[in-house]
Parts: sequence; C-alpha cells; structure tokens
Amino acid sequence: MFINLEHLGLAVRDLDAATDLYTRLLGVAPYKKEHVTSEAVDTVFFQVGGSKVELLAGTSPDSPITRYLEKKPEGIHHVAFEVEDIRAEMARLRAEGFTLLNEEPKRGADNKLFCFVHPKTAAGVLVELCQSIRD
Ligand SMILES: CC[C@H](C(=O)O)C(=O)SCCNC(=O)CCNC(=O)[C@H](O)C(C)(C)COP(=O)(O)OP(=O)(O)OC[C@H]1O[C@@H](n2cnc3c(N)ncnc32)[C@H](O)[C@@H]1OP(=O)(O)O
Ligand SMILES: [Co+2]
Repeated sequence: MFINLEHLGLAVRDLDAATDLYTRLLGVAPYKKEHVTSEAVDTVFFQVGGSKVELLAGTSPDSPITRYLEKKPEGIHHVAFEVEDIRAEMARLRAEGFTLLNEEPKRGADNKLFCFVHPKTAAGVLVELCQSIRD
C-alpha cells in the first residue's frame, strides 16, 4: 500500500549552493546530509510538514545524477512514495506491467529501502518507492 508522498528528489550541480538556497526558500535548516555510495550521490534532506525535499548531487561521473545533469537541467529528478511493504508493492507493480530498475530493494538514504520504476513506464516520471527500515 502507498502511504504518502515521502520526498521530492531534486538534482543539483552544487550541493552547498543548493542547500543554502533551499534553507532560505523553505525557511528551515536541513536535518540530514548523507553520502550514499551505491548511488554515488551526496544527499541533503529538509523536512517540510509531512513531506521532505531531497537534494542530490552526483559524486562520480557514473552517478545517475551526474549522468542526468549531462542532458537535463537542475530540477525535479524523482518523486518518492513511502510504501508499507516494498517487496509486495514491487511484485504488484511488476504484475501491473511496470518496469522496475532493480530486482531487489536497495538500502538508500534516510534509513530507507528503495527501488525505482522506469520513467518510460510511468508517464515520464522517475518514481521511487521507499520503506522505512524498522531496526
Ligand atoms: C540514495 C538513494 C536516494 C533515496 O532517496 O534514498 C535516491 O533517491 S537515489 C537517486 C539516484 N538514483 C537513481 O536515479 C537510480 C534510478 N535511475 C536510473 O536507473 C537511471 O537514471 C534511468 C534508468 C532512469 C535513466 O538512465 P539512462 O542511462 O537510461 O539515461 P537516459 O538519459 O538514456 O534516459 C532514458 C530515458 O529516460 C528518461 N529519463 C532519465 N532520467 C529521468 C528522470 N529522472 N525523470 C524522467 N525521465 C528520465 C530520459 O529522458 C530518456 O527518455 P527519452 O524519451 O529516451 O529521452
Ligand atoms: Co530519493
């Protein structure tokens, strides 16, 4: 079951500059900065009411964010939905004909498991599913 819109992922070239800008724009300081090796990204998170903004900067040439910014401008990169059971939702989406970008959930930022739906099967939107890791 999809629970809520968990975060908006924004691709940025200069993470420090974008962090300053969003701190001024949102009127709130980020609550977390985290490097995620598997995606070669540095992330900065802002809590905005019940949702979050995730800034992402690539940390290597083969990072998905670096590659994205070679062809597209900074801006909205993906939308993330929190789900109750990510494996159940992955099976449901596969059965519905969506293309998933990873076979198994991956450990992401902000203490979550995540997977992505290919934008070509989601009306042009890169959709992330994420589930809190319950320790
Ligand atoms: C650290 C985890 C963190 C978290 O929240 O926990 C994250 O959010 S990690 C975020 C970074 N990781 C990813 O984005 C992984 C998933 N992304 C991918 O696997 C690729 O970026 C992929 C497959 C979406 C695109 O890679 P590809 O090499 O195929 O790039 P192309 O330029 O050839 O794109 C193919 C096709 O897709 C369109 N596209 C690409 N990116 C996006 C996007 N973000 N939103 C919408 N559409 C996108 C691109 O325009 C191409 O379409 P076409 O019509 O052929 O031009
Ligand atoms: Co994300």
